[in-house]
Amino acid sequence: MISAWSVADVRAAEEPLLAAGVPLMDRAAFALATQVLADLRARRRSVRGSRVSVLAGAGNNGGDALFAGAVLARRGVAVRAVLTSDRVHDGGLAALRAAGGRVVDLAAAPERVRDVAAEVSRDDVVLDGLVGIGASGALRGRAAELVTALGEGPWVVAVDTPSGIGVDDGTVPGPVLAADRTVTFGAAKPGLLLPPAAHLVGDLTVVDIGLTLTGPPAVRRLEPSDVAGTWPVPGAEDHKYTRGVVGLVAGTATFPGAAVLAASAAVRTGAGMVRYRGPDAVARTVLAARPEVVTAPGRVQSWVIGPGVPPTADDADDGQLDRGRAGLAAARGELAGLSRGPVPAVVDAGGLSFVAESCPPWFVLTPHAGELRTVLRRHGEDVHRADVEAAPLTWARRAHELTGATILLKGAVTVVVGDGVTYAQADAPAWLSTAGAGDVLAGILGTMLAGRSAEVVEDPALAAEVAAGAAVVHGLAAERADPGGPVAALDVAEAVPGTVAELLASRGA
Ligand SMILES: NC(=O)C1=CN([C@@H]2O[C@H](COP(=O)(O)OP(=O)(O)OC[C@H]3O[C@@H](n4cnc5c(N)ncnc54)[C@H](OP(=O)(O)O)[C@@H]3O)[C@@H](O)[C@H]2O)[C@H](O)CC1
Ligand SMILES: [K+]
Repeated sequence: MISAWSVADVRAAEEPLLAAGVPLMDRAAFALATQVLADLRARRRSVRGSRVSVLAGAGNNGGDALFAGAVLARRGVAVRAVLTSDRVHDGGLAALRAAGGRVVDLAAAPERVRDVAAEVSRDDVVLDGLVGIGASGALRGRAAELVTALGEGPWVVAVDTPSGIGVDDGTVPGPVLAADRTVTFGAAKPGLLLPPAAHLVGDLTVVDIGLTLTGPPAVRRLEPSDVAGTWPVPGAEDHKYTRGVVGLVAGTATFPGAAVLAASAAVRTGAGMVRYRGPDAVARTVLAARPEVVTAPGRVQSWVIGPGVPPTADDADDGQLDRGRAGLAAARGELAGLSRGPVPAVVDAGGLSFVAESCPPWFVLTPHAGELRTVLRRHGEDVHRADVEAAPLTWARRAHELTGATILLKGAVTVVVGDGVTYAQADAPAWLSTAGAGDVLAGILGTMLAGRSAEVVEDPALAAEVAAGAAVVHGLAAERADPGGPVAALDVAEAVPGTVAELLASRGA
C-alpha cells in the first residue's frame, strides 16, 4: 500500500526534527542527487559532460534542488541554476556556486525567459524545484512563464511534487511541468496519487528522510499484494453461500450484452453463484454465455444493480428499474425472507438514477464523471462534468457526504471515497476505456463484496477497500488479457481467474 499524507501532516512531522537540527534538507538533496545520477547513467551511460538545469523557486523546495545541483556539479555535471524569484534559498545557492554551478537570474531578466527556456530544453535533465508543498494556487510569475515556454526534450525530475499541482487535492489549476519522475521526501502527498495531477508525476520515488507520520493517511493506493492478502480463498468447508452469491439486475432487450459481461465477470471472479434477474430474452442470452448462472430468486450475499439498465423508466427498461428497486430494498435488509438482513450492493449505470437519497456505506456507487454529476445535481449541487473531472476528489467526497454511500468514481485513476477513507487507484491501462469495461468492473466488485458480505456490512470503511481492490483486479486483468494492446471487455472478464491465481501465488513468493 502507498500512503499519502496531507501537507499539514508532513509539516507537523518535519517540525520536531527541524527544531532538533536534523539536516532534513541535506538528506533530501543527497537522495535527489543520487536518483538523478542513476537516471543520467541509465539515459546517457555517463555523468561527466551531462547537463542539468535546476529550476529554483524562492522557498525550501528550491533549496532542495540547489543543494542537489551542488552534489551533481561536484560529480562533473554541468549544472545551471535558473532563479525565478527575487528571493532564493541562500544556502543552496551558495553551495551550488561553490561547486562550480552557473546561475541565471530570470527574476532580474524577465525578457530572457524564452531564450533560457530554449537552452534548458536542450539539457539532459531538468530539476523542477520551483515550488513544493508550499504551493498555493496556480503556478504564477516567472515560474509559470518559464514552464509554459519549456519544450519537450529533457528528462524532468520533480522535486517533492511537480510544481503547481494541488498538493492536497490533485487538481491542476494552471501550468505544470509534466515530470518523468517525482522524488518526494518523507511521504507521498495526496496530489501525487490523485487525478488529474497524478498523470503529471511520472515514476514516483518516495525517499525516507526520517519523518514519522502517525495519523491516518489522507489517501491510500492499494497494491496487488494488498489485494492478495485479503482474498477470501475457499476451504473444504465452504459452499456457494459461504463463497457469496451475487444477485444481478442488469441488461435489457436493447442492451443484453451488459448482463453477459457483468455475469461473466462475477462468475469468473469466483462467485458461489450468480442469480440473474431480468427479462427472459436476456436471461436466455446470459445462460447461453454462462450456464453457471441461475435465474431462480433466492438468498444472495450481494447485489449488482444497473449495468445496461437505462436511467429512465420507459418501456425499454423491461421492468428492470422495478427489479433494481427490489434488489436495493433487499440489500437494505428491508425485504424479510429474500435475503437474511442487509447485504452490500453495487449501484451502476441506470441503477444510479433510482438509488435513494441516503444509502448505507455498504452501497458502492460506481459512476463515471457524467453520472456523478447527475447524482450531485439531484442533491442540489450545481456542477458540470468538467468540474468533476477537474476535481475528482472534491466531488467524490461531496457525493459520499450527500448520499452516505461509498463512491467509486471511474476514470484513468479511479477514486474511491468511503467512511473516513480515500483510495486512488491507477491500475487501468488506457486501453480499458472501452465499452463494457464498467459492466465487468461491476461484476468483479459484486463477487468481491459477496465474498466478504457480513464484514462489509459490519465495517463502514471496508466497502471502499474492497472497491479499490476490484479496481486493482480489473486493471491487472486487462493487462493480462492483452498486454500493451487493445482489450475487449469480455476478454477482461475471462482473464480474471488467471489474474487472481497470480495474485495468490505472489503471496507465497
Ligand atoms: N523544511 C525543510 O527543511 C525541508 C523542506 N523540504 C522541502 O521544502 C519544501 C517546502 O518548502 P517551503 O519553503 O515551505 O515552500 P515551497 O518552497 O514549496 O514554496 C514556497 C515558495 O513558493 C512560492 N509559491 C507558492 N505558491 C506558488 C505558486 N503557485 N506559483 C509560484 N510560486 C509559488 C511562495 O511564494 P509566496 O509569494 O507565496 O511567498 C514561496 O516563496 C518541500 O516541498 C520540500 O521540497 C524538504 O523536503 C525536507 C526538509
Ligand atoms: K517542485
